[in-house]
Amino acid sequence: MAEDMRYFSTRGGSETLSFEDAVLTGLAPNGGLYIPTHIPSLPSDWQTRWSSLTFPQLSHEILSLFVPTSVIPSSDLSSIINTAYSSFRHELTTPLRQTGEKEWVLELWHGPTWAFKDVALQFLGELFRYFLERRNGVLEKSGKEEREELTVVGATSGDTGSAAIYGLRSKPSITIFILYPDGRISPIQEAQMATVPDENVYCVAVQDSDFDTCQSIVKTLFSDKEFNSTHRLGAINSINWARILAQIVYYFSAYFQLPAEAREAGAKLQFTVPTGNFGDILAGWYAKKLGLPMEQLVVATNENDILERFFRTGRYEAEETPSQAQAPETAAVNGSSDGQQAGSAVKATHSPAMDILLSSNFERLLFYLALETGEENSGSDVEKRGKAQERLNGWMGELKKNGKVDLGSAVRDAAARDFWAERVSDQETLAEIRKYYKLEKYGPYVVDPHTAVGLAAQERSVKKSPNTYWVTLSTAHPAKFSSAVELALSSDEFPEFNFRETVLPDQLKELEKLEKRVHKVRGEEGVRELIERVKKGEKVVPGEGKGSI
Ligand SMILES: Cc1ncc(COP(=O)(O)O)c(C=O)c1O
Ligand SMILES: N[C@@H](CCOP(=O)(O)O)C(=O)O
Repeated sequence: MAEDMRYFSTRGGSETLSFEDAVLTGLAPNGGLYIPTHIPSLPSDWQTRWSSLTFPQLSHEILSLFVPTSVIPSSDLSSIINTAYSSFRHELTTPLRQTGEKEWVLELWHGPTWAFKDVALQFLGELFRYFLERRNGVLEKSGKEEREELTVVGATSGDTGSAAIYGLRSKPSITIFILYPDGRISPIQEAQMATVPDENVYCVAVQDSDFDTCQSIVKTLFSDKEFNSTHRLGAINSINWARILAQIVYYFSAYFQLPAEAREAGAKLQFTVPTGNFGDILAGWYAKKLGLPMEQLVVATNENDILERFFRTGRYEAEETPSQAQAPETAAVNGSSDGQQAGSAVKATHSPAMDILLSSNFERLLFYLALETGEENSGSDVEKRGKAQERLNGWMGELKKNGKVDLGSAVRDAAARDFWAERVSDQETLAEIRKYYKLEKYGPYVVDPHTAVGLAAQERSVKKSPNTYWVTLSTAHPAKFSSAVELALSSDEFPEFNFRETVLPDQLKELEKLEKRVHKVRGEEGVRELIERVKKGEKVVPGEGKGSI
């Protein structure tokens, strides 16, 4: 069924790529994101046939809908998946935990770095290894000297970075550079990345930046044809289609773990997703389009609320964040070739991994909205696609020029059929952490601030849509965000609460003892120079580099 599946760029061009090329290319040369040529159909008996599969087996079924066997033979795909999930601590990989009569939390953080990113990045790491080994094997057999190498460059607000590093450390033919905004990720997140001693790993703290700046530097480097082809860049962010694909699986896994009454309620099921770069929730949207019964997906944002404002107004604009005026730590982001960042200003919140305004994957949804709401929607599929790409290009151009784009009510209404959005303040986030700690029947339960944003949004949504079954995605373990959790729970109200004793796993305590290696650089130039020096074979000592401090 997947044999004819190819991938094309949201921003145009009639060219389509194989799954392998889409994964290895990451971001399309025209700045677009790769999406599948069609949404496949589920087998007619999926609800019975898949119901008792393990997570890796389920993953194999779903991924096979998108990955032709001519690209990865079925048994190879199984080995990739099995290796990827062998490092998870829970036998269900992503278990559901009940938190109310009709409410559950989907715990996505049982992988090596204690965040949901492991689900996709353990898989992507194995995928890179598989493709490179195969390509280099062919080169070797044909007696050629050269070898293919990948220079992975990624941006993180804390979680993607460590998950990518754990997925790629010591993998042959791969060097990995992870950019993060200095001082704006949690100490544990930084320690998880910077204590990894493998020689192919470079942690890059970008001075005076925010996540949007780091993401924009990554996209600029990918769009620089010469730099990209010289270094053969690879993407680990959710701009890479494989990230989204791997995340679709846990929506199905959650569905099969629900009691029969909730599954039978079918469309009365809702997923709430703490949202930043829009990757996690977009995977849920693909699950819905594939046919997983659900009503809507709830976009839960923190005070960086560009998405919530879009779902209210139809306008997509970074500049008018109301919180911007009060934010002491906002950082102006200068425009670069990507175009999504003009005028961005990101507020530092208690859920820092979601301190993002310009969400990469929103572009993927916008393509489908352009397709659905286009005025002149006649012609072949390829012609319709071309018109949607053109429309999307217009929107992205306007965003680049003005820092905002009014997508209009037709687009907003089409989006609102599948999503609604809630903005959750820092105060509400802390209150939610306290509330779940005090849960009687299903608690106590210590949740991380990102999960708390999701739960607060879910609570409001329950009022709007009663008689619904709710699953909120729990995206990180609370140990990764000590400052918010301690702020919420270290009080006279909870004298027994002790973060170190009750929340912090031994594995994370160990990090304190290890040496950290961080390269501090300033701006895009600093990043370029570091990559160039390393790739030339120079031994760059942490802390060194142009613009380094
Ligand atoms: C803990 C946590 N929760 C939620 C998110 C938001 O997910 P997404 O960027 O896929 O919307 C992130 C970062 O992406 C995260 O690290
Ligand atoms: N919250 C993320 C931001 C990067 O998002 P990605 O899903 O596109 O990799 C992080 O923790 O780094």
